[in-house]
Amino acid sequence: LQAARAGNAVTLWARDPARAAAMAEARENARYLPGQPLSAAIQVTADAAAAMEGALFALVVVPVQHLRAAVAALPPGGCPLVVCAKGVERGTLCLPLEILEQLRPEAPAAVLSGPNFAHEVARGLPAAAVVASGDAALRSLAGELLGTAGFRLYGGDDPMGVQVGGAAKNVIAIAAGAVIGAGLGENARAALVTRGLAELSRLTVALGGRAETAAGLSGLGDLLLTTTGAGSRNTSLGMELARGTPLEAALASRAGVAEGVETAPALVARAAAAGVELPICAAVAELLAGELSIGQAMGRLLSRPRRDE
Ligand SMILES: NC(=O)C1=CN([C@@H]2O[C@H](COP(=O)(O)OP(=O)(O)OC[C@H]3O[C@@H](n4cnc5c(N)ncnc54)[C@H](O)[C@@H]3O)[C@@H](O)[C@H]2O)C=CC1
Ligand SMILES: O=C(CO)COP(=O)(O)O
Repeated sequence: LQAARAGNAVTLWARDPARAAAMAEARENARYLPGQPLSAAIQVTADAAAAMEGALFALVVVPVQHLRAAVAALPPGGCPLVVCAKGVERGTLCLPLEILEQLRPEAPAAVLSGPNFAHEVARGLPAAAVVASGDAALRSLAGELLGTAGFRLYGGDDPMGVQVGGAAKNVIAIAAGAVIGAGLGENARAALVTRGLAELSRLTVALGGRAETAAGLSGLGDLLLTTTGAGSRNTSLGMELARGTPLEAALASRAGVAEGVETAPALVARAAAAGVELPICAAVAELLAGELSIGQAMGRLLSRPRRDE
């Protein structure tokens, strides 16, 4: 919707032909963005090759655990990819651009991220994001074609920092939701989010990103939105868990993905491989695995040895 608003002819690819036909007919993505009409500039197809034909780039917006399959289904060659997914792939511990690099090493790629609830961007409410790539031409093209006055798109040359921010904030959001859901108060949430940001920054630097990126839109910005916004799926999942809903039931009752669930253990493992400890994210991973209660997690975080901030 934003790409069309910015004046582009857009083709939306959906892998399921029946859903693609239904969206083309109803001019609406009734399952994920109900009530938001698709503008006339948007065509819908289930044919990936047709969608990519002549495209300047493609936005890849599927959950990280399905990113490999989705990219593998694209025709070979083709246009540059701009990935919007936020997380770490389980098993391989890959970040999104690392998956793309494995599957399409020849294609330029970028990551687009920031504090952007989809339903607000769809409505054209003001927002800002960053598009980061080692390929200066691609990030400038993406900025030019997707940015509008109401969607302020910054360029960035630290795609690693941007990806770590997007992955870590979802895990920290589950913790923040759990703190609120358990009635531990807003002081506790602020402390947890701040220490979560310290984890996000440490991992960013350890993986070759920059600390300033962690303090930017894709790090602190998205952490702020996700941990305080009532609309966050990760935060609301944390709240449900704290109120006693079992993980399976909480996941079954929602339509969209909560990336932090699969990302938590993968992020912690990726950090451990880089020699970085992430106590909050590790507690979330154990909570999700049923190995720790919220009370135990808080007890453990609060009893860590005292040290300088
Ligand atoms: N929804 C939001 O507000 C935002 C989401 N994101 C990120 O974008 C990514 C996707 O999120 P959502 O769209 O919200 O998830 P969602 O769970 O609401 O929708 C996922 C979409 O991916 C499709 N999909 C799943 N597997 C696929 C495959 N193998 N091939 C093709 N399509 C496939 C599904 O059919 C569905 O349309 C996540 O990493 C999320 O963190 C980023 C910013 C904002
Ligand atoms: O990434 C997002 C906002 O920037 C969406 O957050 P949730 O997936 O937690 O809803």
